[in-house]
Amino acid sequence: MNKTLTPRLELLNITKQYPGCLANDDISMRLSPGEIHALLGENGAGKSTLVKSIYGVVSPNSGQFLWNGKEVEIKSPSNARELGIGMVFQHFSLFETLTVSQNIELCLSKAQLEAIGSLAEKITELSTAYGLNVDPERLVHTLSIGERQRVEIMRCLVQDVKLLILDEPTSVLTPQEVSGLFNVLRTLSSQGCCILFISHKLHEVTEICHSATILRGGKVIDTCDPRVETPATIAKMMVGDLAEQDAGYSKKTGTENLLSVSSLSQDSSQPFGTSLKQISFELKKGEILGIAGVAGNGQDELMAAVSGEDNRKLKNTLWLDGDDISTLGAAARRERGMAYVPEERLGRGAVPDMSLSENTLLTHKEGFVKNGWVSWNAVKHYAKSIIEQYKVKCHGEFSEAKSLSGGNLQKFIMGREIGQKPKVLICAHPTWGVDVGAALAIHQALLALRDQGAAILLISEDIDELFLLADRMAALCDGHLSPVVKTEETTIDQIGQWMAGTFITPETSNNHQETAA
Ligand SMILES: Nc1ncnc2c1ncn2[C@@H]1O[C@H](COP(=O)(O)OP(=O)(O)OP(=O)(O)O)[C@@H](O)[C@H]1O
Repeated sequence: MNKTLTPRLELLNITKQYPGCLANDDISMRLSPGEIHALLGENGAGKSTLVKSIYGVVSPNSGQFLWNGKEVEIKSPSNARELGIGMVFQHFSLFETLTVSQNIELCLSKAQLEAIGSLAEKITELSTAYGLNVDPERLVHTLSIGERQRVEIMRCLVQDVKLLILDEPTSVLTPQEVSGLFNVLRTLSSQGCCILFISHKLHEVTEICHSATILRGGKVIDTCDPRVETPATIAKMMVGDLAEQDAGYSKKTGTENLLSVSSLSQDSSQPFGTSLKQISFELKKGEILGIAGVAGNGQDELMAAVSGEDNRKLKNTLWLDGDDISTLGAAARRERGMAYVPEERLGRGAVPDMSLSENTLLTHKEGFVKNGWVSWNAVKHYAKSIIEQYKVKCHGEFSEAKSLSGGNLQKFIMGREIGQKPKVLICAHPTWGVDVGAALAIHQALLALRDQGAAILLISEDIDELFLLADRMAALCDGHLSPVVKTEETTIDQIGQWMAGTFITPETSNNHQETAA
């Protein structure tokens, strides 16, 4: 990285105003060739808006972009790609039924394809050069999440990327995959590619980034060299002093069984989903049971089966407080004291076009509906209290869910479900995309709920968070559940290996029949 070179991209006074929200306020920034630059800030600080402007998805109201010193207009993603800007989003946009090569071909122009010649050969060549291990002939639905991410990176590489933007790239990867990704990024950087990296995981920023820009309230409030900072000093720049630090919470031993799952086997209802295979575990009162795993290994199916959202009836499979709930629907299970936070916040955790108050009523009737009448004042009061307690950045309880930044909506949904004081809370990825300050608040709320006697099933891809919060742990791989062990008696390495399926034997992999009613 050479800071004296003409910047690869220079942002001058970029401003983006949404109705009622100044998301980017006069932002200026320089990105040099070979630099790995972190874009940091609390939820709603304006990071996604800024990178979407750079990639031509959002058009700023004012400001300039200089590409290699020359002013350019970036009107669309194809415009951005022509310049050499590539972006890997959190949610991949690959067609499952096509091969890797076909997916990559779709985003190339005729001229680019002609220049490349054999695309499959080019992919194999780049795969070897960067250690990506991407096979051009594989169908995408057979790939793990980590492999799909590498296909997205490959899609940028074949277009000769000069600036690669990654939005929270590590939240879906195993620890081993994270180190593989970092090796690829280091190689790209050594060849002069500039990388812009959004992350809330500050230890990763100090490990891999050369520079960082910190946003707050849409403005640049600080810059730093992460190599000479610590995660704690960067957190302080982002959100001010954290009164308490997230460190070593005490582990608890649960008491009686609240939720029992016995030999749960079910085919996925999705074409490329994962079938559940003989899953059994006990979730106890006063404990957090963590389930690790890379996304796509049966987490969605497990959550849907336990919550009742998957309405195919089961038989003798699920017990809540000693009662068989296998044939009950989702609403009946909620009435018995279960609450859920699904991974997908927009669409399943919240209805995008509804206000936060209306979204509250969707999952929470107790105290709000009397004799068939909704007490809207009570609903609004509850939604407002969640907004205040979790510092949800929005205009108020009337804001539509879709107008909130990802992390702010996550805080609202977590608050809404924890506030119901459930007997059993099942939550997927509770702090996904949430900033350090809000993650601390959510962790403490989960621990307080556990200490009041709730049983919490925590499904997450964030292994550090699982080690921090879970009292017992297991891993899910290809629909199989590993043994459940006390967190204090296992290691990140062992759980990482279970996430890759080392506990699956030929007998367990063949021995499963559906437990349908
Ligand atoms: N389409 C929209 N309409 C209105 N306001 C919006 C829209 N998109 C984003 N905002 C607002 O702009 C601000 C910045 O949002 P942005 O998504 O850029 O934040 P962020 O830093 O990426 O947050 P997070 O870490 O939670 O993803 C937020 O206050 C958000 O509510």
